[in-house]
Amino acid sequence: MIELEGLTKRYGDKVAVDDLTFAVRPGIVTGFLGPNGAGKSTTMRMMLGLDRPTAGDVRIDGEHYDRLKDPLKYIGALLDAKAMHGGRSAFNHLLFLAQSNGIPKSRVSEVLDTVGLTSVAKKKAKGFSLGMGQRLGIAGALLGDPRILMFDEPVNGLDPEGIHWIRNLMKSLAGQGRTVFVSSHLMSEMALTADHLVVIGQGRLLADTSMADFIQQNSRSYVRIRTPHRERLLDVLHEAGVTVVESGSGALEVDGGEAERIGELAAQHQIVLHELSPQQASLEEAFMQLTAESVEYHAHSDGPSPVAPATPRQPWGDDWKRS
Ligand SMILES: Nc1ncnc2c1ncn2[C@@H]1O[C@H](COP(=O)(O)OP(=O)(O)OP(=O)(O)O)[C@@H](O)[C@H]1O
Repeated sequence: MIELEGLTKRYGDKVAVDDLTFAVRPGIVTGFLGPNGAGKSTTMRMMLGLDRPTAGDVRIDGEHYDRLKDPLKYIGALLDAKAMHGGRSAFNHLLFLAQSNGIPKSRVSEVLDTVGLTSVAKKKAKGFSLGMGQRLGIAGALLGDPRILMFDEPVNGLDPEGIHWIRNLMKSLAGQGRTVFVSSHLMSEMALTADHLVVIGQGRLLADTSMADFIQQNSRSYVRIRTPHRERLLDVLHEAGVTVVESGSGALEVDGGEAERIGELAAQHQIVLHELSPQQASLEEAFMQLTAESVEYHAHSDGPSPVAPATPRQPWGDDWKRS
């Protein structure tokens, strides 16, 4: 268990982490999300005693990190895959970590095997690809067989097989009852991996909730309809008090989960439907929705926006009148 209580970090006038209070629980994968500059890395660094909080507290299984004896046996972390001595072989890098944390030498070969680096164990880390470096960093995190694992952007540089591997690794570590805390920018990947989400924006806590609740609370669920009898269907739905909006692609959309009712209304009036499908926005859309206010670094593009509808939505509700 990792517990944060009012954790705050200021750099001069800049509040990088602002009064964060949450707990990362064992037995599940907790995803840590936030836009660029939200304060994720600073938070993780404070969890590991690498940065000192301006205020507040963070405890690892009830203790401050710097009071843990042989900390790698309590918490293993991958923060920066490049933070290693490039002149050392993978084996010697891990051996150094093991010896300085009271971990038996036999664990080195075990974790190299777990991450699939046995065949390059004697090669110098500076010749490693980004993906191999990530695997070596993960081996270092696993070395002390800790109850808590923390990964900052672990799938960076991994190929699809590697991404699949780390997803399964994190799930199996959580399945063994360990605490797994992972940050990622890849929302689709997070949606497949995490059970619980902690979302921050501009250093502040925006959400601390299950994945399912997060998507449900922050995204729109609606029914998409396509019909060759558009005007008739609009009349019928309007009569029934159903509010319809037009999507950019020519389909109609009705907020909420009214698919059965719409289908029955269409059937009663013998209106052919080509599509009647309940839709739920993805984690990515839910995340964009929640963090829209707190994005610090915006890209500016002259080209068309890939998320904005091609034409503005037109509402048809109680006040809608056909021309
Ligand atoms: N040593 C530092 N001195 C001054 N400002 C810092 C320092 N470290 C971080 N910051 C600032 O604190 C804020 C949070 O940074 P942090 O790296 O924790 O964000 P992040 O969520 O990890 O971002 P990213 O997703 O881009 O890695 C940023 O505005 C950053 O510029």
